Amino acid sequence: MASPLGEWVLRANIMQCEDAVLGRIHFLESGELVYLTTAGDLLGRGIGQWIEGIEGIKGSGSVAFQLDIFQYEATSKKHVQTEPHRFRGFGKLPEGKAAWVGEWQYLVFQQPPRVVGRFHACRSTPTLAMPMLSQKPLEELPSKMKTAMTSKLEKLSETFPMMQPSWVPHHLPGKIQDVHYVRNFLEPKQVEEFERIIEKTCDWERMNTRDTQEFGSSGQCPCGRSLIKAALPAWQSTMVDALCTLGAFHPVLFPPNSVRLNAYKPGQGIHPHLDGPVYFPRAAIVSLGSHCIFDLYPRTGDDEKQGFTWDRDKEVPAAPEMPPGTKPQLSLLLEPGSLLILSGDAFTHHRHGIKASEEDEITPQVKNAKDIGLSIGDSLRRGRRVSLTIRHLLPRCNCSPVF
Ligand SMILES: O=C(O)CCC(=O)C(=O)O
Ligand SMILES: [Fe+2]
Repeated sequence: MASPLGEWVLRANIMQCEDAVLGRIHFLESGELVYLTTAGDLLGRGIGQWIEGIEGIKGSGSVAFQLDIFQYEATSKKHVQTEPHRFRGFGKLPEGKAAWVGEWQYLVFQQPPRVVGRFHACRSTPTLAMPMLSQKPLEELPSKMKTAMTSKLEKLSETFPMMQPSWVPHHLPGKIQDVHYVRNFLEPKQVEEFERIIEKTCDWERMNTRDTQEFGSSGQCPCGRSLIKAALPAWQSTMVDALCTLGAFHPVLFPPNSVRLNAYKPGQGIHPHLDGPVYFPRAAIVSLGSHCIFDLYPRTGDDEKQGFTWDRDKEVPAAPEMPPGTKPQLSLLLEPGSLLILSGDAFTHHRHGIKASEEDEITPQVKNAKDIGLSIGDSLRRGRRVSLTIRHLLPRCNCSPVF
């Protein structure tokens, strides 16, 4: 019996784009699939499931697989895709060493699958020969088999993170998309424990606006385009793992590799900024110590001009000034032990910042004040606040093994 187990080289087109997907794909005995992009300047990976033809239905020897692929151009200065792309392949396994050719579908969230071309796969060799593109008519799978396999794959697929029901109550409705706030993400005891570890172990870089320390990377890799991965301290990786398990980050991405600690004295803050395309567009911010008011600003439309440079005066990533007098569009009171997640729109288009004040006043813009039992006009004195910003710093080359 032919079996897909083991490694193949896969290439698949999306409409006219011939090598939209090109890489090594591994069929595991567990029914899982792993894909690694090997196409020129593209970096990325994918995960998924595969199934064999269902017994008793015409069309045995068929295999169907589903892949969620996340990939981006290494040198691109634009934001990467915010969700992986989902594909499905259906095809009868070849005899011997012949190429495996089948139907290739693209699945847009909540839309019926669209056939966008074919996949071609051949057994992986040390020289990574590319599968030849065949123009021969495809041997279609019997429709009953395709329907049965489709419904089996659907049952196996997991919903994308943040769309799982457990996240819904934490979503903040409003004009700024993709903001989630979780009160008491950490228990007070855990907050204290983390504060204690930070006081004992942190080696802060003192800045005017705050103290800071970055974890997860060390020097530059040999080609100079990426940073070398460094292990996170155990207490941070526990937190990162918990966030991954809860679905705060998509499993197709490598686990978040960057943790930035910021410490603010009363009267300090962070200038409104965008974190920028050096990261995957998602940041999880865990707060310890004092509360603060965190502001999100209206889109300025010039976020494309945001690059990779650092503004030494403002001590944030460089960006054009906002029009004078721009007021926050949304403010949130961040409590100790809380988790804030900014993704998609909120991450890429809306600057965020914390005013340099010693006292915070509750204004009508503070969206979650009522949930916390505060009223408009109340004021709160700030103490020292420490935050952890957890993100994916994206590799920009293939020489550092950050994936
Ligand atoms: O301290 C915070 O809550 C925000 C930190 C931040 O925006 C950043 O590090 O980019
Ligand atoms: Fe930020």
